[in-house]
This record gives sequence, structure tokens and C-alpha cells, in this order.
Amino acid sequence: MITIAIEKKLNAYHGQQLLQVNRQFESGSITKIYGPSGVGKTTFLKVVAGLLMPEKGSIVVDSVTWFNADAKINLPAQKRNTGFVFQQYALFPNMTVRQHLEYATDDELWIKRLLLLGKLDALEQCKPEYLSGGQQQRLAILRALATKPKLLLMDEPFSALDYKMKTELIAELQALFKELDTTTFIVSHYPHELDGLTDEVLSFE
Ligand SMILES: Nc1ncnc2c1ncn2[C@@H]1O[C@H](COP(=O)(O)OP(=O)(O)OP(=O)(O)O)[C@@H](O)[C@H]1O
Repeated sequence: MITIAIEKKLNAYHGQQLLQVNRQFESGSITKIYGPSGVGKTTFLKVVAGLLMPEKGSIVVDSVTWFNADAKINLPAQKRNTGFVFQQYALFPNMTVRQHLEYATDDELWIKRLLLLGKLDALEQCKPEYLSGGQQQRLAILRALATKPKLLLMDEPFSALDYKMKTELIAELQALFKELDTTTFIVSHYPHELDGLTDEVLSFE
């Protein structure tokens, strides 16, 4: 179970607004984070990952306190072991596809399975500059999965994929999340993009 009750001020162009979340998420559930541009979806993922700090509240994951403003507890991002798929992929320009995964895990069977899942097995020696946008996005997803994170945070992870690739990948990820018992938050702009995949919706207005 993940319990999140936080407040963070957002410095928007037209003044300040408040990001407020007060929710519980079942372990293994998949939640769609939905809302208009600029409402704070990416900021919310970064707060959960420990990359940004809220002003108030707490984050408790499986009875472990990751953040508590009053008690001044703030577990560093490295210790939270979340998987993060960034909107802009954040790949390493000098690493091959395979090296991205080896950086995160030394489990060779798992690496092979991920490469097949993302249809990148034939491109494992390529660096990001030789990959298409969709291939780069798939690599970002595979890298986030490589550590078998208990909490996976995905920011618009399917935006560069064509319909067929997206549908196939979503079906395979669904089975994988179940197998790993991963709790997943996925940001999406589109109302029906994740239909059938997500159990819950966290909607920002
Ligand atoms: N570290 C920060 N501290 C405070 N405010 C921030 C910080 N980073 C970004 N913001 C502001 O928070 C607001 C929300 O940005 P954010 O990227 O979280 O929105 P979003 O809902 O993910 O948007 P989009 O759908 O366009 O990606 C923006 O106005 C931005 O300027």
C-alpha cells in the first residue's frame, strides 16, 4: 500500500498554484495520472521519486516512510528504487542499448527478455543517436524496468509509438507488471489511451 498526502507549490507563469494529492494506492495497481498541461503531473511523479520535495505532508510505501515534512524525513531518490520513464527519455548518449540495461542489472536472462519485449534485440549494440524516437522511448521503458522496481513512474511513455506497437507493448507490460507486482503510475494526456491497462485514475483539474 502506498499512502500519499502532499502539498507542493507550483511556480507557474501566471502565478502560484498548489499541487495537492491525498490518496492511497493498492500494491500492484496501475494508476493513470490525467489532467491538462501544466497542472503538475510530472512534478507529482518527481515528488514521489524523491527528485523534488513537497512543502507539506508524507509519503509512506509499504509501511516505510519515504517522506515526512514534520519529522524531516526525506529518503534520497537512490534509496527509493523507483523506475522512472522521463518524458524526454533521458538516455545516455555514449551507451549502447545493451549498456543502458547492464548499467541497471547484471541479470543476463532478464536483459535478454527486456530486449525482446521492447523489440530492440537486433539493435543492442546501437547508441541512442541511431535509434528512432519510438525505439528510444522503448529503451527508456526497458531501462526503468531493468531494476524490477516495486514502483514504476512513467511520464507519457507511449507518446512516440505507433498504434500497433503501443497496443502490443501495453499488453505485454500488463502481464509483466503483474508478474513483478509493480505498482505503476502512468501520466497520459489522452482520455482513452490506457483503457484496459489501468485500474485507477488520479485526475488533476
Ligand atoms: N521544481 C519546481 N518547483 C515548483 N514549480 C515547478 C517546478 N518544476 C516545474 N514547476 C511548475 O509546475 C507547473 C506544472 O508543471 P508540470 O511539468 O508538472 O506539469 P504537467 O502537468 O506534467 O504538464 P505537461 O502535461 O505539459 O507535461 C508548471 O507551471 C511549472 O512551471
